[in-house]
Amino acid sequence: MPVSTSISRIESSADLSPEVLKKLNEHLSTLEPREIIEWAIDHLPNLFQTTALGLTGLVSLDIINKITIDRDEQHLVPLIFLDTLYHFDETLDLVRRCEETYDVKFNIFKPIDCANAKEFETEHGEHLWESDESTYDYLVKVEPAQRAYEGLQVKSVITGRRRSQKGDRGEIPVLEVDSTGLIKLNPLAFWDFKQVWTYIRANEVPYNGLVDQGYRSIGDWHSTKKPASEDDERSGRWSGKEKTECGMHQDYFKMRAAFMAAKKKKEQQRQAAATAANPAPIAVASSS
Ligand SMILES: Nc1ncnc2c1ncn2[C@@H]1O[C@H](COP(=O)(O)OS(=O)(=O)O)[C@@H](OP(=O)(O)O)[C@H]1O
Repeated sequence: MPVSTSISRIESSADLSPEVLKKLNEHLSTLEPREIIEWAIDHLPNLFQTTALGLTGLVSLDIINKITIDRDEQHLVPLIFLDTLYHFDETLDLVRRCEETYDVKFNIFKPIDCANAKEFETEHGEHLWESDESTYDYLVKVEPAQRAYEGLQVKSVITGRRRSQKGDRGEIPVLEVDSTGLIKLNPLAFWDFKQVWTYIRANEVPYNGLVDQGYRSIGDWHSTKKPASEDDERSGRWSGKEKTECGMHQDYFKMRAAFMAAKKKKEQQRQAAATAANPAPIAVASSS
């Protein structure tokens, strides 16, 4: 019997023991993205889609829209977009176009207490992505994502990661559970770029105008270039650096611990500098 029929509904990641997860992945990896997403809609708890409207996420969004229409429902999977405050204008324009095309409203989360880049820079300094990239990642992606998941009570999330994007993603399964217990579904895990692009064109899916200029994977404007080669679509992200991930798909607790340690160190340096600039007066013993 396929595992899909032996599991009625998953209540939380506690239902997904390593054995169950393994069997489910064996089954899910034989399915097409639409079948995987339909399975997820029917089986996973509190399912959302988190997307930067990369080409992969757009395929999932379009598939969800088609399932929604076929089932005569309201858009079946609510959306999360993390506005880092450093997106290209074309990306923000795509958010608006997708809202119109699919009659949906994104749940948008920004870095805490910052409405725009100016406020972010007043609070955290200029060019933080250069001076302290992991603090930057934590502030613009990791913390807002966690705030979104907690605030919206997200238990499962669809992501746009694929194996053919290489790096840490070379072996990602369709279904996984992260260190916080969040269930992650990667419905296009087994598709390559050509399959994604063919779907986008064939289904007239709206996409980021920068793709027509040669961009492939699109993140913040300050760290996104066109890829160096056609067969490494994410090579334009943080090019020249070792980094290949923004942190939101890495271990949350480790990211938070590193952020807290960096914050403490900065505070100690600030205090030491203040003391050096303003030494305490030396007490002089009185002779009377
Ligand atoms: N800003 C933002 N908001 C919401 N969700 C986001 C965001 N950035 C990344 N993601 C999620 O991660 C998927 C992979 O994104 P990328 O390949 O761009 O890499 S990275 O996460 O930025 O390192 C990405 O896939 P897509 O849906 O194709 O965009 C999302 O599932």
